[in-house]
Amino acid sequence: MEEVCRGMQTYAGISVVNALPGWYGSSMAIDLKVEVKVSETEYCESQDILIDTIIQFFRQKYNLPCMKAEINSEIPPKGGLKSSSAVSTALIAEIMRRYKIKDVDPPKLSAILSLKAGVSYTGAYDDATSSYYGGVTFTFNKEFQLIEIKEPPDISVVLLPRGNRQVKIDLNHLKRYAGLFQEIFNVARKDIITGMRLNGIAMAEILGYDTSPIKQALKGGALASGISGNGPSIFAVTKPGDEGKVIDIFSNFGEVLVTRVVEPRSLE
Ligand SMILES: Nc1ncnc2c1ncn2[C@@H]1O[C@H](COP(=O)(O)OP(=O)(O)O)[C@@H](O)[C@H]1O
Ligand SMILES: O=C(O)C1=C[C@@H](OP(=O)(O)O)[C@@H](O)[C@H](O)C1
Repeated sequence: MEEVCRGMQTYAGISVVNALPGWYGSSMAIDLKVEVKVSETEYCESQDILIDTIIQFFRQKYNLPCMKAEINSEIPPKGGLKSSSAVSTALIAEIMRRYKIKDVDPPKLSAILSLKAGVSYTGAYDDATSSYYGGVTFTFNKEFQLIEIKEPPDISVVLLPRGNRQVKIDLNHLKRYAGLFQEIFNVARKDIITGMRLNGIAMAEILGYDTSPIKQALKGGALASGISGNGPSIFAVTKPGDEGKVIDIFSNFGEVLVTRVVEPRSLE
């Protein structure tokens, strides 16, 4: 039988705690995937700023040829569902696999190169670790420190997936809330759902998004609901089997997607 060669796969995520205000972040992997394959090319064509930055790093450090990345992504870009971290960790891991490179930490390099490419504010190490390892990760992005990876709660995830963020992110304004979000981070380490509920509502209000889908989902029985990342995607989580009411509510606002959380993977 012909062997199917799958590229490296990583995951989307929803925010437990946004790291922009206080550097401490937490993200929960969900079952929307990115798969990246890499092939050698004769000429180095420019693709996307993030892809180019990653390929350039490996070419310079390991003296590799020109490469082209084929990206299959189920995640809307620029939507708060961690597309950039999923793409960058998958591409880094795929290049490492192809060229048998061992001395790189994919989420950490993703954070460093996302900053260099200008697609991230803190490096999004929280998102990179959940994309790559699965589970619920807790990080201190300022020092690329992985504090903890937790098992996700037994929940279903209902999404209003939206891409192409239009709101302007004012980092200095967000930093005024550092103390609040560091406190939410402490809550989330003990109780993930309460943390994501507080973060999701607070981020929606601070960034000026319409909070009606969130409020209605919470009234309709969602355990938590809010803006993921910097938006505009909106999530709600429910007990498995309780999704129906929230799906009906979210359907009034756009196309709805239901997905699962992802367990941490063992990387031997
Ligand atoms: N399918 C894709 N193909 C190539 N690059 C992608 C893809 N999806 C996301 N990206 C990269 O990620 C960036 C979006 O990052 P960001 O605005 O942080 O979005 P998100 O909130 O989804 O992580 C894009 O500008 C692009 O560099
Ligand atoms: O750029 C960054 O450093 C981050 C962006 C946000 O995610 P999105 O890019 O998914 O909005 C945020 O939730 C994350 O904690 C850190």
